[in-house]
Amino acid sequence: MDFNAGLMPLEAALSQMLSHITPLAASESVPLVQAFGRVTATDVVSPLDVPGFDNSAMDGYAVRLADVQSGAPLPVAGKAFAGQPLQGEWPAGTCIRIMTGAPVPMGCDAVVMQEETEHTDAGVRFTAPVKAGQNIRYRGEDIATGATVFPAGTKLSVAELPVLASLGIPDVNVVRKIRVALFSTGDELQLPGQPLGDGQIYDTNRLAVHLMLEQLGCEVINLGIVRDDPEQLRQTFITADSQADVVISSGGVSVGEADYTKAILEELGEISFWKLAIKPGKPFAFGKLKSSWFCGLPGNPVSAALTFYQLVQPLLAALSGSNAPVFPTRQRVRTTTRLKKTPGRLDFQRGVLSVNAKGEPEVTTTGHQGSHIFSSFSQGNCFIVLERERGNVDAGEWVEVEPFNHLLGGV
Ligand SMILES: Nc1nc2c(c(=O)[nH]1)N[C@H]1C(S)=C(S)[C@@H](COP(=O)(O)OP(=O)(O)OC[C@H]3O[C@@H](n4cnc5c(N)ncnc54)[C@H](O)[C@@H]3O)O[C@H]1N2
Ligand code: MOO
Ligand SMILES: [Mg+2]
Repeated sequence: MDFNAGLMPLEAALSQMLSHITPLAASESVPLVQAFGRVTATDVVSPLDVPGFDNSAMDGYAVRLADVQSGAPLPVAGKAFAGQPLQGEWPAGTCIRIMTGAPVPMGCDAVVMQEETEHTDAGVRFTAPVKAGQNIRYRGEDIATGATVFPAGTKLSVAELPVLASLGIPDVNVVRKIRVALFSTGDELQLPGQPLGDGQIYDTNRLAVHLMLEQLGCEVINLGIVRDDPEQLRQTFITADSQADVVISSGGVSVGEADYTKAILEELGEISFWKLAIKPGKPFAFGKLKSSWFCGLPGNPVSAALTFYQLVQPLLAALSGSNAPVFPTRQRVRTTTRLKKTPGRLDFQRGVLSVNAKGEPEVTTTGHQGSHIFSSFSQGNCFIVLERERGNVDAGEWVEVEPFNHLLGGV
């Protein structure tokens, strides 16, 4: 019997999920320093030209081309500093001592860097040919007044926020933070710091998901550990639904006798899809509660983190309205080691991507790929993505790899 026959491919699950999602409508204006990682809710339009005035790119001398072309040394008629423009007249047949960032004086055609000049009794002599416009940074050449600097949907990082500062913009309108309620389920779960009872294990998933949510700039409502008790689970889902835009649970989503998550989700809401053709992470439930979206992550820690990463992360990006790519570009490299693979599901194995002595990229497995081996994330730096129908892979074969993004410590 083929247990994998009815499983939904990842791409189909993702597109079904994203087809439901529209970005959160609410936005707020926040100071730039608090806008890191947030997404613009509206286009940002420039109130200024940048640069705001023609200015010098070098320490040197501002000249008129006609004066330089005579070849005669030019006396210095004045000085211009950044923040202190030239005062007074600039007579024909003279030059102006100018510093980097100073406004160029009216009529200036070029700035000559001081290394290309000599001082003579008659004034400054120019030792290299002078071209029109050299070393002048022109008003508006970076950004013009009224231009769209960043469209709505731009994720704001160190690449964007200083641009807004350079435009004198103190606050930016961003999509409000996504509220995500989170809990783990399982009678076996214990908090780190507490002694373990018979058959108990420590709760790994809640911290993994909490940290990834924080990195994504979400407001996290951490509801703790919920026992494998249908009534407690029902109440927790109802509370979570009333507080959050997205509800994330881990565990109890498979077919065991203490796996109540799916049944309760069906009772309180509507499941859009359940079993996926990916490994790990087959039992993953997505759907709608009364007012929030829910994602039921599988209990196995690698499966929980992987499904969060591959499915919930794009969902949250779509809700935030972000138009930034979520995952680094995949690349094809050779595997140095044999990879065990059963046909039927798309595998996300963990590997170490490196460059060999010949300068070629290659990947090596992190070893045991069980869905309980969470340390494979810290040992690896990429997913080795193996096609659904592929079987075992021999050393030397080509495989596709996807470097971890920042959520898993990637660069
Ligand atoms: N008969 C079948 N059994 C299972 C199937 C299946 O298709 N048929 N799928 C397997 C796969 S694949 C996965 S993944 C798991 C998913 O199980 P659940 O989502 O129901 O999760 P649990 O049963 O509650 O736990 C599974 C496993 O993970 C440990 N766990 C749970 N929560 C945490 C946590 N917060 N931190 C650390 N570890 C956790 C739990 O102790 C179990 O060992 O089902 C398979 N079974
Ligand atoms: O999908 Mo399960 O997540 O293989 O362990
Ligand atoms: Mg189970």
